[in-house]
Amino acid sequence: MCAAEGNFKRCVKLLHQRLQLSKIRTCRMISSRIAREKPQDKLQDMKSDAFKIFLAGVDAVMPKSFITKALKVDNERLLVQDFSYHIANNVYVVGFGKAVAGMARAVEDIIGHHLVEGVISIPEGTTDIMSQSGKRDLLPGSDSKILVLEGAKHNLPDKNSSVAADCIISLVKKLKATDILLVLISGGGSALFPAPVPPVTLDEKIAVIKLLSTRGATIQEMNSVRKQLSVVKGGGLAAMAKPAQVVSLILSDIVGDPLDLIASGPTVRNTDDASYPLEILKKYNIENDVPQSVLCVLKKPRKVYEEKDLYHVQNFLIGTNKQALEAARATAFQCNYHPCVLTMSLQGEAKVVGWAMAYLAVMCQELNNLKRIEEPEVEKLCTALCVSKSSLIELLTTLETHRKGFCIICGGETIVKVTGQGKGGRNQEMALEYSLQNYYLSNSQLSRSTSVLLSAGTDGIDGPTDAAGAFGYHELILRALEQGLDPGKYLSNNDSYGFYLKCNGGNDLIKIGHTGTNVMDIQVLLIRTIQD
Ligand SMILES: Nc1ncnc2c1ncn2[C@@H]1O[C@H](COP(=O)(O)OP(=O)(O)OP(=O)(O)O)[C@@H](O)[C@H]1O
Ligand SMILES: O=C(O)[C@H](O)CO
Repeated sequence: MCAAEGNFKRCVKLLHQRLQLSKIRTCRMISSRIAREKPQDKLQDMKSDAFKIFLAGVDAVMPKSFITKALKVDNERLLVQDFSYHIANNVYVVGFGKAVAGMARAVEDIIGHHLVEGVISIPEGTTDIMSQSGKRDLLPGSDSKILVLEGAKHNLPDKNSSVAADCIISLVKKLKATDILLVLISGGGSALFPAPVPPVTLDEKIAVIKLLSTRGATIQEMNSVRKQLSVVKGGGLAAMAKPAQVVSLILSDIVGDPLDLIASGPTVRNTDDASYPLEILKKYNIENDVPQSVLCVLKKPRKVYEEKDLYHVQNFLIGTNKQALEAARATAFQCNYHPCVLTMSLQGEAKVVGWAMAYLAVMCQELNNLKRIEEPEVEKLCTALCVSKSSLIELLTTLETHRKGFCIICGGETIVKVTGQGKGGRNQEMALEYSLQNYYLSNSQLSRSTSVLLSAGTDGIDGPTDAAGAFGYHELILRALEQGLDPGKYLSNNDSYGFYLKCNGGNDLIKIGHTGTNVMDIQVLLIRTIQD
């Protein structure tokens, strides 16, 4: 047994003893409090707190603040972090991604007359949504020099995003050595900037992406394949812009912020092994399902750009999920919870994470359950939540019970292996699985209504649905059963959206529309403490 495991066992034992001592007192306090509080009010309070905490996270990562911090104009110098460039009416802008409209607006406000021309590719419907929701400040101005093109419905490349890609390519190809090309990149950029390597057609490329996505490939794996199948990804765009100076401003939506993978790295060198994309197709057993043209291109990898080919490029990471989690944490504290950011690298299957979140909630909620925890379960829990045992111990031992409750915050992006015919997203699936597991695990009356999970995407869209995510909680299952709905059935058909639409009048779906930003997903787990 290693030292960490020994510590963990000691910690569980200590917590257990502490709990046994206070159990009778605590139970008395709980029953008197439960008698005073209406369970529905308590649940509603927790849901609105969770929503407020999530929104604070999203607000903190709106593009304007990142661009304003990263980009300054001082006389004839353009300053980006520690770099400085000569500007004199020589700036061009291109961009692709869910946050790019707001990024472009902030750029044009800062660059002013130095901006000559631009083209951005943004999700279909963005202009209408932003205009109708009073967010015109997230769009280029009415007399803008930036051409705004929309496409990639449901986050898949289409003819419109392909036209946008052609416009971007023709703009960058005409640039001179004295020009500066600002490239605005954010999540969703891969689908909004497609340019398949011939003879692969757009439809063939879409087929590969759909296959990989539904088999549960990670975004890192998908984008490694995309880099080889596109002439603009993996540094291709930057190479086309030569001899102009290329300055990329990147908002990360991938765990660990790998610049070469965000929107498939159009301005970043691809350092993957040439054989890697084929290994990925083999891993998901789809080599025989992908079009022949795709196999041909992957078997004969195209030119890889070396450092010397991209000397004219600087890539700047300007924003990440971390800023969102920090803001969420601060708001949780203001709402009188004891906040803890558990991880910003949450990955893995949405259902497994839903289980782990439920387990964690029950551990915190009914601490006497610690006696039931077996070592293999703890291992599983840590793996599912992407945390070490020591972080988990730290969390359990530092929870301050004098506040209204605990708020455990996570960031990251999970996956779903879609095998059913239903409609849903990874956040809704996680929240529903959470509810079901919480229902199974919390078999005592006391645990009812005392925890709520909110899981949602900062971009406002979860999978091919109009919801950003959903709430998960114990009572949801009771309500479903009352309504004659079988949550397990919906889950096995990957129909979390169908479930949430029907259950509780659709009130547990989080619908906020396109937010205009994108830094992965956020989970807010609220757990009421069991004392006054
Ligand atoms: N019926 C479903 N139930 C659950 N998840 C689904 C379902 N259909 C699709 N998904 C999941 O939705 C995800 C795609 O969602 P989305 O288009 O929002 O991608 P994204 O990763 O957020 O996009 P980006 O990273 O490009 O911004 C995939 O992980 C896919 O497995
Ligand atoms: O566009 C993409 O490739 C994903 O959002 C990851 O950045």
